[in-house]
Amino acid sequence: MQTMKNILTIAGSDSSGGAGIQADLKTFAAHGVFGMSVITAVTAQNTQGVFAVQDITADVIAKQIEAIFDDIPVAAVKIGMVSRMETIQIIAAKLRQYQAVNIVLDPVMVSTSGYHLLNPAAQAILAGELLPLAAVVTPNIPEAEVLTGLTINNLTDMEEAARRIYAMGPGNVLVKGGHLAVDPENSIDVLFDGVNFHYLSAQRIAAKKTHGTGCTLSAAIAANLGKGLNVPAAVTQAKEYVTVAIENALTIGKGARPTHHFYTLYKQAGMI
Ligand SMILES: Nc1ncnc2c1ncn2[C@@H]1O[C@H](COP(=O)(O)OP(=O)(O)OP(=O)(O)O)[C@@H](O)[C@H]1O
Ligand SMILES: Cc1ncc(COP(=O)(O)O)c(N)n1
Repeated sequence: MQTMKNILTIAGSDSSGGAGIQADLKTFAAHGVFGMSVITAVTAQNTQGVFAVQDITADVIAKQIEAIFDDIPVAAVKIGMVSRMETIQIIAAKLRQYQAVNIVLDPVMVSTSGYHLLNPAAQAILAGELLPLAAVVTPNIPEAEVLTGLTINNLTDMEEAARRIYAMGPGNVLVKGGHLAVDPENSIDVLFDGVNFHYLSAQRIAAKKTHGTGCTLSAAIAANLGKGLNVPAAVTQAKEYVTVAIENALTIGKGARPTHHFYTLYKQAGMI
């Protein structure tokens, strides 16, 4: 019997379950991997906004990471909301100490609802400390603009941003095009491995605003890498997964719709 892979998310809690730790653990479950979590911050959040954030102390973040790595083999790590400088520094130090592999960094900065989930003063620390550890980094357009100082309006700009972010040390860069309607028909992401560009295109879903798409995508990439897929395959399959999750986004509140993590599984089981 094949053993299950253990995948860790280091991220913030979203009380409404659409993004952050909750989205990541649902994504892991849908991929048949064993999900584990290190909580960096607790947010009071729903489909309409973020109303409060309590950062977890660096010491308790370190203890959570130690508790996992001292006991359990970790096949991949997804990093999401990291809040502030102390949080970033302790995560980077601990991941280096344990020589963590298959790290997927979603450089979360501002929520869909417009709340700063990363202190802007910590943006440079995130780039300096976490980017070099990442096998894959997954900035959206505004995040790629912050990391590079570029203004991104088209695919050529996305490629240039990917090149510049690659030079900061990650193994691969995936610039996500959800925020850029270069092609109104398609949502195109650009993957750069340092040599070649791969273009991942999916039909653009013209639905009500969604949230948790970036969290879901990066968690799916981590799950796929942990299961042994190479980066292009892990990213391609994750893109297919998130597209179905967006197509079937749920209306649970008055604001942005969370992605449906289990649509294919529920369909196959005849539950929907
Ligand atoms: N309307 C859409 N239709 C199809 N795919 C989309 C759409 N919006 C986003 N995507 C895809 O979802 C994934 C996440 O991209 P996006 O640019 O939205 O990231 P993000 O801003 O980090 O997400 P979020 O902030 O919602 O967590 C990408 O693969 C992107 O192409
Ligand atoms: C805890 C947490 N992590 C990440 C996001 C980003 O997701 P989105 O941009 O879809 O709001 C979020 N809203 N909350």
